[in-house]
Amino acid sequence: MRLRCFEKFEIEDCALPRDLTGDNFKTLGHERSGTSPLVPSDAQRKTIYALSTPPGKAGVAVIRISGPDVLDVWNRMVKVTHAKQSRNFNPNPWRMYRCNVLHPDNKQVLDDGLAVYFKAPRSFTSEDVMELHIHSGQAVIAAVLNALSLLSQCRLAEPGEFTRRAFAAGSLDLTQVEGLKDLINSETESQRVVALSAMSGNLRNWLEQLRKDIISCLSLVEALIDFSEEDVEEGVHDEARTRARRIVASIETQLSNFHRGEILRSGVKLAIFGPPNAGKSSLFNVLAQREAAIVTSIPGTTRDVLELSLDIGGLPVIVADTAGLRHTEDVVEKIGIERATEKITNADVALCILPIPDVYDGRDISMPPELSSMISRNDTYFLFNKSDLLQSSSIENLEISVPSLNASGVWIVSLTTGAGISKFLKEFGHALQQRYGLLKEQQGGSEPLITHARHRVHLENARRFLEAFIDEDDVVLAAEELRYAAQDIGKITGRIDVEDVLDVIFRDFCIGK
Ligand SMILES: Nc1nc2c(ncn2[C@@H]2O[C@H](COP(=O)(O)OP(=O)(O)OP(=O)(O)O)[C@@H](O)[C@H]2O)c(=O)[nH]1
Ligand SMILES: [Mg+2]
Repeated sequence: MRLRCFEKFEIEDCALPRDLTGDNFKTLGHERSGTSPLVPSDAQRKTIYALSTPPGKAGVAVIRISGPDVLDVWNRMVKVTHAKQSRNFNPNPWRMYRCNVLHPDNKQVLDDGLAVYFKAPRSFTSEDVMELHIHSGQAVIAAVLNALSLLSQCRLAEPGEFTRRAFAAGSLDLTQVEGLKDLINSETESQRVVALSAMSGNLRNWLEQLRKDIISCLSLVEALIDFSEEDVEEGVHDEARTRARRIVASIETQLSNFHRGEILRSGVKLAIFGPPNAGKSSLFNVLAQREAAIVTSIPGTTRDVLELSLDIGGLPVIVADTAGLRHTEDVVEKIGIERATEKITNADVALCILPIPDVYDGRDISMPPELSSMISRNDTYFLFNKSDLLQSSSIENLEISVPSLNASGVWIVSLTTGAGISKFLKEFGHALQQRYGLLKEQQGGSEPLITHARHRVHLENARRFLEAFIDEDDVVLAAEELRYAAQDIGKITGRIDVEDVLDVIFRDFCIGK
């Protein structure tokens, strides 16, 4: 009961309650060294600390400390080498100091390292921040973290709390927070490039402009509401509608770019398909660089869909191996083919593997009928396999016939001998890079990219409200639609009403970020 009461109590604002002073508090068993016998609650300890690098043996570990008591922490734990230790050393901000890191109470040297002070608001969190660069060894890290825990004004940071403070201070918006999280989690070149673009504020700037444009439309309509029609210039409502149409067009361009940002971030879904025995699983294994799928000479070997994530040309690609498509009465194979069909239909890109001896008679290519409905001109690439079973003169003829397929890309390979594989991998990677504009992004493309489903949902809502505004003749109702549209844009950046999504976004951060 006492403890609960204490948690609510703010040291700065109130006088001490009598029963919480000195000895009384010790009876609660929360003894702690430091200047005060009181143990502040977590809410009172505004200065947070955490290890910001992965724990383990390495050259350097960085411990980050942020909050109003950073200079206090500095003076109790940092002894700058070659500087006269005065009681209050004032570090120059943004400058690295060689130092001894000390135990705050007994002044024992815990490590020899570096310290830097970032003065508010020019720091990651916009608060005073300091970093201790110490040796990354388990005992060193433990000693310094333990020392920090003894300081009554400090507490261990929650996961993502440094970033959350940066967001609360307004130095990052939600799209930048998501970009930062994606950057830390990025595994491929495309993920890095897209995350960096979001983090640098490309999407935020575009959304802010969109919101300003909606508000300027709203101000026109408000003028119509506030003043009578006669006092406002003619055609104001039409002007607002014209501007709203321009905003809708801009949102539509962004929404219709084949989910480019989302795909660059989360992966291209690639389905390998074709008739049985074409070499689909053999290709899957080549891509996986291991025996991930069973390969036999029996047609219909693969039944279920197999998937793996790969880096192809810097893009994250989720590759699916599927059952061969053919007419069958076998119940199990039929289910496999249904699953394959679903996978191919939902894929971003499909790679059709054709066994040359079965589909090419030396003059014409004949496509198995089961495949025709799965082939789309834009999304399908072709791989003719088993070139080793063909005379070289026939291969040349096949190369001549290939353009008749009118496909996005066609290659001739032998998965058994390896002929043509490296050319295929290089060119296919390049084709995907071009398709999803990775090359443009790498060259510093500043086009905003929506990278999360959350962005798409709010943009679609905003578009709907704007369209409703355009169709609405009653100015009071029309203004309301514009307000909703602006609100949805604000929800993407976190300007308004997003408490419910904050926890979801910050939850996946590690401690120390
Ligand atoms: N000669 C030759 N045989 C190949 C080549 N690629 C694959 N094969 C053989 O073709 C047979 C079928 O290969 P898979 O990779 O299992 O074919 P699949 O398309 O996955 O077949 P299903 O799972 O039955 O649909 C195996 O015996 C492979 O060794 C090639 O380039 N040349
Ligand atoms: Mg197979």
